[in-house]
Amino acid sequence: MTSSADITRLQALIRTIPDFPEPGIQFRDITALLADADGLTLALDAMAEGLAPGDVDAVVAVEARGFLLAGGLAHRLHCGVVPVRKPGKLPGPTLGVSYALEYGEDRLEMHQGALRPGARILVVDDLIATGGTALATGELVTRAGGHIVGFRFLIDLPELGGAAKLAARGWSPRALLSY
Ligand SMILES: O=P(O)(O)OC[C@H]1O[C@H](OP(=O)(O)OP(=O)(O)O)[C@H](O)[C@@H]1O
Ligand SMILES: Nc1ncnc2[nH]cnc12
Repeated sequence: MTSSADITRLQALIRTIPDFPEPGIQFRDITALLADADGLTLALDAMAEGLAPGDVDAVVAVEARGFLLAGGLAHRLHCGVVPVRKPGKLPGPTLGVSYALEYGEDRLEMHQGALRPGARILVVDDLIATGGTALATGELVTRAGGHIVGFRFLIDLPELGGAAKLAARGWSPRALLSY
């Protein structure tokens, strides 16, 4: 069970960089947490909490920072990882969805046939802000025939409303830290 001391340790490993990548954005940088063996283990254990091997058929991970957490989570849950990538990166035929970011616009793609019909999917990313990325990923998973078990994030920026949008779709988001 994650304690408030654990949360404080994780918070201490996250830097806030003002005005990156654009003026007005408070960028939550997780690189020091990723580089810290105990911090990374703590974060992954906490993100996997409430799930056990056998509960999930695949972790769907969002490029790029989601990839850094997905392997560790999938290892804990004894399942594989399916990547959701920026346009033009996947070599086979893809499904694609366009979406808005806190800064800018992007598109996400997943390989056609990457999910077995009815597969139980955990979606993983480092952070949810406006929810555009997560909603687009949920849409991809649904179009690919998957069933979303939940969304796990390290960080939620609740003022930007993304987690509320996921909850409104019935997609139960969970994050370790809020800013
Ligand atoms: O909730 P949203 O407003 O959609 O924002 C959250 C997304 O933004 C960041 O990714 P980014 O697109 O910056 O890409 P990166 O992981 O490649 O740095 C973050 O890792 C999430 O994927
Ligand atoms: N404020 C933020 N910090 C880090 N990553 C982000 N992705 C979207 N908004 C972000």
